[in-house]
Amino acid sequence: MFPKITSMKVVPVAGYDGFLLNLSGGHAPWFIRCVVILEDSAGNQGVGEIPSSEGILKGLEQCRAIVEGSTINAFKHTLNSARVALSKNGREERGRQTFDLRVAVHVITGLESALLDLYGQTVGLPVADLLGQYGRQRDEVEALGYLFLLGDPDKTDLPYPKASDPVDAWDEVRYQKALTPEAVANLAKAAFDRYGFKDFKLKGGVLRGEEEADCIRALNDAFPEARLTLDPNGAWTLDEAVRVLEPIKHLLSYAEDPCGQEESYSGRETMAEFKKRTGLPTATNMIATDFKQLQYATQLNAVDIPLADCHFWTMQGAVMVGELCNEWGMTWGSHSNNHFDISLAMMTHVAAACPGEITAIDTHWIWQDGQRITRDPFQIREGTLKVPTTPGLGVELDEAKLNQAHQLYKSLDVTQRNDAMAMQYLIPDWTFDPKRPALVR
Ligand SMILES: O=C(O)[C@H](O)[C@@H](O)[C@H](O)[C@@H](O)C(=O)O
Ligand SMILES: [Mg+2]
Repeated sequence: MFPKITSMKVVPVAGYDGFLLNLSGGHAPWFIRCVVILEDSAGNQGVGEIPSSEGILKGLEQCRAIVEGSTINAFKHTLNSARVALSKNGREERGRQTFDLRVAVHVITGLESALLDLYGQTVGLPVADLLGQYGRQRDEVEALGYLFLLGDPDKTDLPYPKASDPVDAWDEVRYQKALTPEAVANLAKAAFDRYGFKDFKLKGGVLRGEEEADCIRALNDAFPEARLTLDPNGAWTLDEAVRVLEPIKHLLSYAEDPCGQEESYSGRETMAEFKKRTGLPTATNMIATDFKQLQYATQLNAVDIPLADCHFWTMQGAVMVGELCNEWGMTWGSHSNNHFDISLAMMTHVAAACPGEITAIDTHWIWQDGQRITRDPFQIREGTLKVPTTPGLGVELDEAKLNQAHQLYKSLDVTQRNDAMAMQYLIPDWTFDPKRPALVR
C-alpha cells in the first residue's frame, strides 16, 4: 500500500532583499514566496516553493480537496485533476513585467514539487532520477553569477539589509549602490570569490543601453574567459538592440530578451529579426513561456535558449523543454526570481534531468544567501551545485526558520511583488513602462 497525503499546508513567507534594479523598477527590501508542505501517512514531508500572490494562495486552496487524501503513487492523476480544476478559472497572461503573473502554472508546480519529493522518498529515488524520459543526466549543475545594478538604499527610508557583520566582500557590495561599470565588475569579483562562477549575467533595462554595454566591457576586462550575457527584458526597440549589442557582440555568448513586442510586431518577430541582423543567439523568459509560444518562437527561429524556469513551466514541463531543445538543436536554460533554498533544490533537480548540453542556470540565491528555510541549503562552489543522491528533493525544512519567514510575511501586508514602490524614492511618481529602462525618465 502506498501512503496517502494526510495534510496540505500553505505557508506564505518573506525574506530580505537588496535594492536590485530592473525594468520593473527596484526590488523592495523584501520578497515574498509561498511554501507548500504535504505530509503523508508514512510520516514523510514533501515541499515545494513558488512565488506568492493572492491568486496563487487562492489557487492552492482550490486544489486542497484534490490533494488531501490522494495516494502518493497517483501523483500524476492528482496533478491532472488540479490542472483541470484550475483551467476553469480561464486563460491567463504572463504580462509585460519582468516577472510572470500567471497563477495556475505556479500552483501546479508548488504541488508537483511537494508530490515528487514525497514520491521520491517513497520509492527511494532523488527527484532528478524521476524526471523526464531519461532521469538524471548529470551530478553537478552549473549556475551563472546573476548580477544587478543596485540603487542607493540611503536614498530611501526602507529597511534594506546592511552588511552588519560581513564575512567577505560579497556581503558588503551586495547591499551598496552599484551603477557604474566598475561597480558591476566589483560585484562580479566579489561573487566569484565566494561562489567561483564561470559565467555572468547582468540584468539590464535600467540605464541607457550603451551604458549597460560598457558594464559588459568591464565584466569582460575582469573575466576575459567568462560567458557573458545582458538581459534588458525586452526594453529596447529592435533598432536600439542592434545598435547597442552589435559593438559588443564578440563579448556576449547570447543576448537575453534584447527586444520584445513593438508596434505591430510581436516579441517573437522582433527577436527573430534581431538574430538575423546580428547573428547573436538569443535567450528568453518572456516570449516563449508556454508550449504554444515555444512552437511559434521555433518556427520563426527567434530563440536559441528557452529559459524554462520550472516555477512557470512545471518541473516536468521544464524538463520536457530540455528534451525538445536536445532533439531540435537548441539549448536549455533556466530563469529565476528571488527565491529561498527549496526553489534552489527544485531548479537543481530539473537542470540535472535535462539531456544534452545545457547553459548555466540563473539563480538569485546569491542575493539571499544567509537566509534559509531548510536545514542545509545546497551550496554553490566553483560555480556549480551538487545534485543530491538522497531520495526526494534532498532538503529538510527548518521549522523555526520557516516560521520566522512567515512572521516577516505577516508583518508586511504585501501580497504581490511591486517594484514601483522603491523606484519612486529615486524618481518621484515613477511608473512602469515596458519600453523604457527604469532610470531613463
Ligand atoms: O528583477 C528581477 O529579479 C528580474 O528582473 C526578474 O524579475 C526577471 O524575471 C529576470 O530574472 C529575468 O531573467 O528576466
Ligand atoms: Mg530574463
